[in-house]
Amino acid sequence: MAGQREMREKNPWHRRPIIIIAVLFTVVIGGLVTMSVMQNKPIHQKYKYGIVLDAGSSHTSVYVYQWPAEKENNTGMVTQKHTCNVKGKGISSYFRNANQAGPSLRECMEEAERAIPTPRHQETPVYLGATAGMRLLRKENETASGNVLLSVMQFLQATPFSFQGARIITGQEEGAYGWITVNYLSDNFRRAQHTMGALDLGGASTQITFESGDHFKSINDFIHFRLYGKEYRVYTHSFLCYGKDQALKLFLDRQLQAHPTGSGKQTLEDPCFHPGYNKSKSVQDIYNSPCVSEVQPSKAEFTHKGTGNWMLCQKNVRRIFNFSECTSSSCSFNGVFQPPLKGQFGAFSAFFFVMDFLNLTSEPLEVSKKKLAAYCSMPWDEVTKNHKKVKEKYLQEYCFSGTYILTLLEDGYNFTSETWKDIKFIKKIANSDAGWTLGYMLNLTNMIPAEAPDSPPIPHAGYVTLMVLFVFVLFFLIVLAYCFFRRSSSASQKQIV
Ligand SMILES: Nc1nc2c(ncn2[C@@H]2O[C@H](COP(=O)(O)OP(=O)(O)OP(=O)(O)O)[C@@H](O)[C@H]2O)c(=O)[nH]1
Ligand SMILES: [Ca+2]
Repeated sequence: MAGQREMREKNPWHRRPIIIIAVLFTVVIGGLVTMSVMQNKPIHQKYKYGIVLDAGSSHTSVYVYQWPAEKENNTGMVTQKHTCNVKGKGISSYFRNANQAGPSLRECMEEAERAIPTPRHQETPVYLGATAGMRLLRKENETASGNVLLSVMQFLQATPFSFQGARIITGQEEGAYGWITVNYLSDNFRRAQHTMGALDLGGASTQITFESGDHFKSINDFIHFRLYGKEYRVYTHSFLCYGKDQALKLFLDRQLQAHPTGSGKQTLEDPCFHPGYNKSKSVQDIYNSPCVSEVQPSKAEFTHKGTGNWMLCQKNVRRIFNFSECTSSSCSFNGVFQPPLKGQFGAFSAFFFVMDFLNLTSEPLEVSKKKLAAYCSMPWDEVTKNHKKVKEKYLQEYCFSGTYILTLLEDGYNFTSETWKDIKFIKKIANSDAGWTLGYMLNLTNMIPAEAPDSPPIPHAGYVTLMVLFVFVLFFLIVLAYCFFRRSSSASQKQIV
């Protein structure tokens, strides 16, 4: 009996404190392991990729996106990995030789192949969306637009990627996906109280899209979304022919019609072009679009002469809009219903290119008008001297384009001097271009869930705090156990002595 008790006293596992420490130790280790497993479910840092081709009216751009494979449904995870601008004009310009539309994409698609690791090629989806240039071509010549689409389809099918389709998207889709893009990139769906509106100015059409709380009766221009567990009621309208290039055609047409030619060559004195600007232009280049009137001047050419008078320029630009007709409670222009503007807006594509060139991205409306008036009156040779590196195609039009943008935003969409500050002229958000392509891909790959995805069991900060706490407790237990072992072993040594 005495021997047994002696054994128990010598063996520390028979002591209560040691048993408690051992149990606590096991619990803490178990806790640490469980939490780490739950928090960091198997993450193979494998990336997935997606390609979207934006076949715009003026040119085509290829966007390569990437995201961590395990975090598909987390907002803000998709980033723009690579972009490539296809050389030449938009795919609709191939209407006469449709079979060359597809091959025109070759260089950019080869760049995409290099940007994406080869083992991922096969699973990478490719989408092509065509916008207003193809909408106009379809209006004018459906066979030609069909042939162009067929050519790009055949070409993309032959790439190593997983081709998912090429189609002409609607103006509503273009507006809605642009809105999704800017709000996804700004992380507004999950973090912000309000979303941001989207203003897109292309070459052939322009879109305005914003969340409107008001409940209007069955109006076509409203779309419903349920994203991350929240309902959104979004107003969107696309104006075909009101992109920057088509608007210039409308503008030149109005002016040519207003001053019909006599017997000689027609000279158009244009207040939206710089004084000293003087070019002979083809009438056909204006009247080759279904946007302009069918009656065209009899002459093949006209002399385009700038006068640089901003007040007159704005007066003439206003003429391409119809502000008087409105059968709804409120309108933008051409009788199109628009609810009152609400919130902040991101204005991208040509809104940005033009306002950035003119240094007007952060000026109040009245200052912008003054600066633009001064810019328009600058002689053409001075403009070209000051901007030797800027393409002449763009340079000659900035006075018109700036005036068109101010008129569209103020008189068209009803922005005022007060609400002007709500417009943010942007090109990129979080290193990705603002535009409809990202929203289009997120939608087609189901990457924006209707309901909020499960978040980790503990928020990250809580997880880190708990881990630190566990480590402290563990350390304390080890020290405690060490002290206890030492005490009990010295006690038993004393007994032996
Ligand atoms: N100043 C300037 N203009 C540009 C630049 N890139 C494109 N543009 C012009 O800006 C306008 C709009 O360009 P995009 O947004 O690419 O238009 P798009 O997508 O081809 O046309 P849509 O089909 O109507 O959307 C067009 O008139 C282009 O020629 C640029 O870098 N600088
Ligand atoms: Ca566009």
